[in-house]
Amino acid sequence: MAQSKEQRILEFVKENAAKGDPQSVVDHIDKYCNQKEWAMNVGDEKGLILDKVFTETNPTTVLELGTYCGYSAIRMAQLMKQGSRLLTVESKPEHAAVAKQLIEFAGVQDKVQILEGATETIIPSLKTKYEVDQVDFVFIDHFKNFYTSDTKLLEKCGLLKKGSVLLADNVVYPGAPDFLEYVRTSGHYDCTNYPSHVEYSDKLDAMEKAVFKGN
Ligand SMILES: O=c1[nH]cnc2c(O)cc(-c3ccc(F)cc3)cc12
Ligand SMILES: [Mg+2]
Repeated sequence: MAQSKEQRILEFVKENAAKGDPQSVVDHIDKYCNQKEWAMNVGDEKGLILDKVFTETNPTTVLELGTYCGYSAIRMAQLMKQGSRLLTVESKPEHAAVAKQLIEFAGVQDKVQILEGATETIIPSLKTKYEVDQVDFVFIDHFKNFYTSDTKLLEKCGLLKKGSVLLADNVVYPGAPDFLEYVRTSGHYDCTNYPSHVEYSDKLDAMEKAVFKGN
């Protein structure tokens, strides 16, 4: 079986990054994707926006929709306080498998739990199966066509509380126009746009922060 791009990223990190050092893992994924092969990690430029918004929120319970290789999960885990936890949802088993190994290599496996499956199936099970009460921070970075329906599902399942922060990647490119329309006009969110660029590229992109105002 030919090696996948994600397996090549994993191999580069294992051979070059410092084991147990999350920032070294993040830096080496960026190095590989800047120099060798583009991949859809949030990247270093948007990663700094993620870090800033995450730190401002200082969350205890974090949900990520779209793990991919685990780059943003590792970025967030290194900023998380003791006793906090990150649940990250990935629909592709081959991506989850690579993410698991990168998360373990980075040494953040105690804070991060990878949930394999579809978001629309997993979100409704978070309270019962994963003992989640409510989420403080949600990083939305999966399929743009699911941003809005998954946001509405989070509301419906009672997983958001007043002040819960949604941060969505790629709202300009590939684009999530219906999500922007929903969070900006529903009356349930205070929104902030953070212009940036597509990872490892000069294409324009942006992230959108949407703070839930409560029911
Ligand atoms: O599909 C995506 N999921 C999550 N994040 C993405 C992301 O950050 C970038 C892109 C992407 C960007 C440029 C391009 F030419 C083709 C795909 C896709 C996803
Ligand atoms: Mg993205």
